[in-house]
Amino acid sequence: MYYDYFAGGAGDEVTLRANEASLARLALVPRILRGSARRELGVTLLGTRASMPVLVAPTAFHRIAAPDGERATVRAVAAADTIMIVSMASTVAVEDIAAEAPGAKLWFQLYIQPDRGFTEAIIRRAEAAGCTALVITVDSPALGRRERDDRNDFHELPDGMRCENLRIGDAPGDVRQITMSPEISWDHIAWLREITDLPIVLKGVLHREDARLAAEAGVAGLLVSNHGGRQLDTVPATIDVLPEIVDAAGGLPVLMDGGIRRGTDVLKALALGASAVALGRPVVWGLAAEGEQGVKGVLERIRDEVDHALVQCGCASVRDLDRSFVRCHP
Ligand SMILES: Cc1cc2nc3c(=O)[nH]c(=O)nc-3n(C[C@H](O)[C@H](O)[C@H](O)COP(=O)(O)O)c2cc1C
Ligand SMILES: CC(C)CC(=O)C(=O)O
Repeated sequence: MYYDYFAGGAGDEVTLRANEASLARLALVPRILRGSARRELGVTLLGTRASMPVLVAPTAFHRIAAPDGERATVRAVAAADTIMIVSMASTVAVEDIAAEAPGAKLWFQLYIQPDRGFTEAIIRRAEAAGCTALVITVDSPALGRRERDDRNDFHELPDGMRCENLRIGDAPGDVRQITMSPEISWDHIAWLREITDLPIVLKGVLHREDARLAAEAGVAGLLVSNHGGRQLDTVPATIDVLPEIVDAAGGLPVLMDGGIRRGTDVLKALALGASAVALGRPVVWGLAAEGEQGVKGVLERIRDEVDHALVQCGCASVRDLDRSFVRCHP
């Protein structure tokens, strides 16, 4: 049941498969004889420095994967010196995640709730815990139809686990408290900009017109995402829409997630204009297999792969990549 929750997608899982398949269809075209002994992998995103262009995507319920849950994840992410986007649906409170690894670089993912007071209270907790950006998930006006979860009847957390960030006032921290609301609109983004100084990233942008509107709305960045194929099935693979979103985003930093498994995938996304990418399931698998060490292993392996792929492409920096490094082969 838990494996299916982590692994699964919506509907026939067409989009889930497409994310990896579309990356695999792209070829990298390396350059030669560009003599450089060292590589620079670091990037600065919305004022936060990360030691590599690979972030940890927000994924819910880490205590289902490993006893320490998000505490183990954050220790590994801090050791790797990259950014953890904490899920609003984490099973360890954002304050406790921050306290576990002082100096960890945290962003906070939010599903805007119809109750603005409740939403604001969650944001205040994230701010006070030291999160430096808000990642607003905008691809969920309704929860995706996940047939594996329906078959398994997985709709609540095991005993003893809660959505700790939702325990505000007398709210119990129950999964069912999270409302995926079709009423959320650009007005809510304008409201968020009034109530917080944190930079806002919109997560789940797939349509180029929305990238243009987002730039107009004054957000700080975009995350091209189809929620790992878990929301609307048959939407495009993220790598396939990335270039047009970058073109429409008016210079905003554009991040991407979905199907990134190897250093070569990271290079393809960067070459097509992403400032960085994020990993969802690979982090969960590392956590489930070996806790903190497992997440460290995933992050260090992909760092090494990015470095190696850069060498092989004749690049001294992630900034040296451009669209000429990628070809589509059918
Ligand atoms: C088990 C699981 C839980 C997730 N939980 C959240 C979440 O709480 N909030 C959110 O915005 N996205 C969530 N996502 C989506 C991820 O942030 C990300 O978009 C996706 O996993 C990236 O694709 P990948 O798994 O192929 O790397 C979740 C994904 C998975 C697999
Ligand atoms: C349903 C949420 C609590 C988590 C989520 O976004 C996901 O499972 O994809």
